[in-house]
Amino acid sequence: TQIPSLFSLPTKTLILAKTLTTATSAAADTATEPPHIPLSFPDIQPQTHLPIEKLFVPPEVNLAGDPTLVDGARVLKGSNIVLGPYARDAQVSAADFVKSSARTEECPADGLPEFALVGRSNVGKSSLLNSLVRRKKLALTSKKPGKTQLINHFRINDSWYLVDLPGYGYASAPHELRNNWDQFTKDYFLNRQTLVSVFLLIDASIPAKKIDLEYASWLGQNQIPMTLVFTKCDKRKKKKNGGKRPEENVDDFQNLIREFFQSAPPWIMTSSVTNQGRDEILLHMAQLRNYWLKH
Ligand SMILES: Nc1nc2c(ncn2[C@@H]2O[C@H](COP(=O)(O)OP(=O)(O)OP(=O)(O)O)[C@@H](O)[C@H]2O)c(=O)[nH]1
Ligand SMILES: [Mg+2]
Repeated sequence: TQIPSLFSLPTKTLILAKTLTTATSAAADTATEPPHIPLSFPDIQPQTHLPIEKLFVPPEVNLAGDPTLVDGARVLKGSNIVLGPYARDAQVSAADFVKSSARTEECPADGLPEFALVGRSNVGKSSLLNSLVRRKKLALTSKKPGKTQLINHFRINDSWYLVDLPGYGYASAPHELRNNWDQFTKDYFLNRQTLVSVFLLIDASIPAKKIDLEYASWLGQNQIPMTLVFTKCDKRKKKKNGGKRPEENVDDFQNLIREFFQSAPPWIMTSSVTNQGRDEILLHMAQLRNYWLKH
């Protein structure tokens, strides 16, 4: 089921991939955007600056001796993620809030695969969820940290879940509340059987924070599959934020977490303001999900 080499069949491959990723049904939610917006063809761009050991290679993709790697033709834009044969049905046509749970045992029990959005308070978890499903207010957002307090399940296309979690590292939260956060989300990560991957959100407009490094390290140590999602990539560098561009902060973070991981975790740059990375995340989720369903 390998996607044919882009070298030998450039046009056919592009058409094939486009068919696979384009929705056939109308979008159920038209509150913010008109229906029938297909996923644009994934922006695959040359990433020759990323050596093979820094790429995230999904299962059943063998890059050894693959001529497409020479010009890096199958890496999703703004990421290190190689596009594999399972990247289909990525389009969101329906998104519904299902329930809020205070404990893992209360979460939906229908066995559908899910992805959890986690990260510091205010990093943009709920905003990213809204961007992915093209709704402005499905998940509630706020300028004030601490908006999301429970495990919130959103069902996508009646076949998988996006899970919005409360943020960690909310400085003004009482100590008790912080411990509580740790307990209940860590229990969720360790015991939720249907969790395909955690999406750890990191603010790319500021330098790396210790608490984010600790979190990435904890997930790595517990072998919980993780994707790093860099948020707020639309924000310009500011002196008070260390004066670095989002790309530089992204690079720094990779270097800081290298020792926690045997192989490079997948990472992707996003913005909920410009919707940068939206289609790419959906393709990444699709290939993780479709592989998970088959195994
Ligand atoms: N410039 C910019 N601002 C963003 C982006 N994503 C989120 N924000 C802003 O950051 C603030 C927090 O966003 P939320 O989505 O509520 O953050 P959260 O991670 O869900 O926060 P908690 O629920 O409190 O943990 C809001 O003011 C958003 O408008 C982004 O990509 N770019
Ligand atoms: Mg939130």
